[in-house]
Amino acid sequence: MCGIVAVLLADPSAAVNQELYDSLTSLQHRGQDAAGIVTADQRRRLHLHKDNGLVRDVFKLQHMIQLIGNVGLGHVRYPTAGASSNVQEAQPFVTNIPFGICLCHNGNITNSTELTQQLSARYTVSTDSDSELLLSIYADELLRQMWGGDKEGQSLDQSSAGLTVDVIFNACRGLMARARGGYAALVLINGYGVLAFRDPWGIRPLCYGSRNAKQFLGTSKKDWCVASESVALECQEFDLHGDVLPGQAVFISLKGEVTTKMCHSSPVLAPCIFEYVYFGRPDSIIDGVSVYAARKAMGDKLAEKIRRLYDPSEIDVVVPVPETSRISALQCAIKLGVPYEEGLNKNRYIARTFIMPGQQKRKKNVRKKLNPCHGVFEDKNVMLVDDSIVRGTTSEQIVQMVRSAGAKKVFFCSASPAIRYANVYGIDMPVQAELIAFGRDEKEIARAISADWVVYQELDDLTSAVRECNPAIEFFDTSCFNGVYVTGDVNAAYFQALKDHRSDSILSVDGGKGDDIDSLPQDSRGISSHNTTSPEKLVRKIKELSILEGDEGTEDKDSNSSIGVVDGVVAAKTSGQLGHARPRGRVIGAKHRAVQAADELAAVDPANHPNGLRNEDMEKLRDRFSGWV
Ligand SMILES: O=P(O)(O)OC[C@H]1O[C@H](OP(=O)(O)OP(=O)(O)O)[C@H](O)[C@@H]1O
Ligand SMILES: NC(=O)CC[C@H](N)C(=O)O
Repeated sequence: MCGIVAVLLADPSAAVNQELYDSLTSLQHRGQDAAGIVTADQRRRLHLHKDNGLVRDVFKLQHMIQLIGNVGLGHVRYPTAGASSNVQEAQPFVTNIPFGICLCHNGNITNSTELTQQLSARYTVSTDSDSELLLSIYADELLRQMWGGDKEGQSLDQSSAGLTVDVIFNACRGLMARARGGYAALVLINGYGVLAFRDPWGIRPLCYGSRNAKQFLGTSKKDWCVASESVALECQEFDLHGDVLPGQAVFISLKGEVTTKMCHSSPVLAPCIFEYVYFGRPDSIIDGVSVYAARKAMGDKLAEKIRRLYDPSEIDVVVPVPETSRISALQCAIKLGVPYEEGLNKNRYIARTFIMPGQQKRKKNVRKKLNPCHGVFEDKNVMLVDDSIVRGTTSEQIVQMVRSAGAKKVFFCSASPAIRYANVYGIDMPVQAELIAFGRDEKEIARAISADWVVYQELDDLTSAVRECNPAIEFFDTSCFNGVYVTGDVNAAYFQALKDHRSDSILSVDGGKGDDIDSLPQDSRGISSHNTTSPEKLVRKIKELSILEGDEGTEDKDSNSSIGVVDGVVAAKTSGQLGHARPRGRVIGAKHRAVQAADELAAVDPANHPNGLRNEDMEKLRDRFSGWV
């Protein structure tokens, strides 16, 4: 789930960079892998900075001062296509022709293969990102409209070469006819304004609002903001006007004129219900639903189900699995009349684990993130409440942890139903078999996570909990719970392709050992994402070398031993990260280069460092590769 934001300031001399940065920090919970900002200045120059990492790591003073202009877009990424390590796939994407168009996107396109084929005949497709495709389609549609399409309508600019508001919307209509899946997107058309649109099912959220422009108080001039969640608006003191409707596009010109248009003939609102379960911040309002209120209602319904199945007097204490489950867990405890205790302490410096790339990394970080407060569990029957159980990474470890802390019995409840199906609309759960509830009933799941019993929310209860907060929502995307895909276009071949390209085993060719470097918080790695060498930058460089030199490589029959040389350092990691980003020949070519590079680093033998690399090793790495970054 990515976070997207656009800000347009009425004062042409005002700088938008800090507003975008601040908005992105309030959307950080939606994506931790990469961040980017693009701005446009009065000379129609575009300024872009994007990199892997959290917002605070990606943007340093030297980058911020380059981001000139009063209008811009921002993005935080949680990849569902391409590679988490590939900085080329960080967003926004930019194309110079026509006008200079920048795009950022939250969601996932389900007909990427077909679109890539269509586009690559006439355009360059440089990455595996579906968002790049979306940008190319929009540019393509705009060109079609201007060359051959309807030129009627309000002119935006005397010298605008046929660009009218109608052309902008017609291009969006064309895009919606071609792109399938879930998408909320922001497009900056340089010199003209920002277009915001949402797929015809409104699967991914998008809202907008305005505030009186500080420099023009007493006039009607307004600053505008469009973002994934209302919290990004509120923190910048924008008033929420509402959500972009499914299939609708909203165009805000640089003069602050707002035009909305429906770009699809049969839109139906079916927002992703997992936004309310996990992704959204509780202080956000999404499609008229307070995420906080929805989570409280989930707690009520969960308590009712527990009461139907078990005697609450057998539960001594209810403990949430922080962070997201807290609201539901507290309400559930109140409803059951059982004491609530914050028995698991969350290390606030460890980010969200579910949206981290790679199962090994997620696993390691759960233990670092949560630790029991012992007195809470000793000799107690404990009921743990989480918002969801996805791969079971968290629940499995937490049950053990709580038992070690002295619990007599451990019951585990989920405020959402069992997740048994893949998600294809922007949540990275591509493969059913990786889900702990796939092919298991409650008893088997309890056994798998070593709990005494497990209770899941009923799907009808979940939808009612959210609908109670906004009865106008008739439908939801509930695909990960019931396998019903609202866009109707996903089939067995699509799932097979996802499995082939995005399963954990494919994404972690290094078996997770190389994740040691990544799983450390940035600061303690002895490297930062700027100025010094990072594994990500090495990956990039090695990739570049292998591609520039056209080295397709040869099949490495002895790949295990080759990887073994560098296991846990850079090369295995490199080949792992390249594994899904490039065709196999290139991967192998890159792997050879990586192995060569690592051979030169013989001094850095991971076998001597079972607990990870030391600073001196990192220095060797840095010295060796200093010319590369
Ligand atoms: O079954 P799993 O695969 O472990 O996934 C589910 C867990 O992941 C999430 O936690 P996360 O740390 O991402 O976020 P949070 O701190 O906001 O709860 C979620 O809240 C569950 O605890
Ligand atoms: N989770 C998302 O919204 C991902 C956006 C896009 N599909 C990417 O992988 O970058």
